[in-house]
Amino acid sequence: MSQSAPPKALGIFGGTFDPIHEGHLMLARALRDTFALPSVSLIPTGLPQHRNAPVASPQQRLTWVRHAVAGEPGLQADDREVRRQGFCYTVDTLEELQAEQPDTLLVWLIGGDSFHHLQQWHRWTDLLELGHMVVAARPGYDWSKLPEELMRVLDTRKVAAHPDALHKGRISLLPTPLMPFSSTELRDKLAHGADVSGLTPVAAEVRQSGLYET
Ligand SMILES: Nc1ncnc2c1ncn2[C@@H]1O[C@H](COP(=O)(O)OP(=O)(O)OP(=O)(O)O)[C@@H](O)[C@H]1O
Ligand SMILES: O=C(O)c1ccc[n+]([C@@H]2O[C@H](COP(=O)([O-])O)[C@@H](O)[C@H]2O)c1
Repeated sequence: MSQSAPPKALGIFGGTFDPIHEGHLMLARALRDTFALPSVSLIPTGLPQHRNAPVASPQQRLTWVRHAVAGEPGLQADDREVRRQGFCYTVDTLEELQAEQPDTLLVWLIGGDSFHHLQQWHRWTDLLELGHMVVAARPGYDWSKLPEELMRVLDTRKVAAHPDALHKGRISLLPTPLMPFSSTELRDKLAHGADVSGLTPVAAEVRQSGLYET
């Protein structure tokens, strides 16, 4: 972390984390290091409106995230969405965080596949104004398929992935190698009794839970 950061900036990485995998951790570290962020909060979603109910409970997914980031400098788990009643929307989370920390710039990360569907997100245009958005490329995701409006959003808001470029309303692409990990693949492997060590930092706990066995 050699670059200097603006006085106050907080990294945010929301996900279902059903379960958390090595790709999530690599992304969180890359967000921290690329933008010289003192801390990055991983926020497991409670009840997602946009997808089927996760297999593991919110509390279980939070526990795994906590264990996965233990000992990782600057990475922490945030339980606010797990505690929330009703559906979890990112716009609510960012507004809540901004109200708690008015002087902090929120630097929030999503994968390219999530970005592709941004127009379906709750109050998505407001969301763009709430912080600096960072988008990570993902294996299998083809940028040329991005909806036209989102292409325009990217064109008009895109800045370098650098601490000095951090600014509300801007977007950067995270300069990381493609990371071939997904929770879907993990769940499939666990269902078939395959070895998942190396794919998730909490392999033993996840296997012991028996939650993904069929
Ligand atoms: N390997 C990856 N590369 C880039 N982005 C990723 C990767 N894995 C997850 N993400 C992003 O991280 C966020 C949280 O992802 P999530 O917890 O849903 O994991 P997932 O692997 O996509 O899970 P699932 O397979 O169950 O959909 C999303 O914005 C997603 O796009
Ligand atoms: O706010 C929304 O409408 C919204 C719609 C889709 C996804 N999200 C958030 O995006 C993050 C990644 O979602 P997922 O399904 O890929 O784990 C997670 O924090 C979700 O709560 C948020």
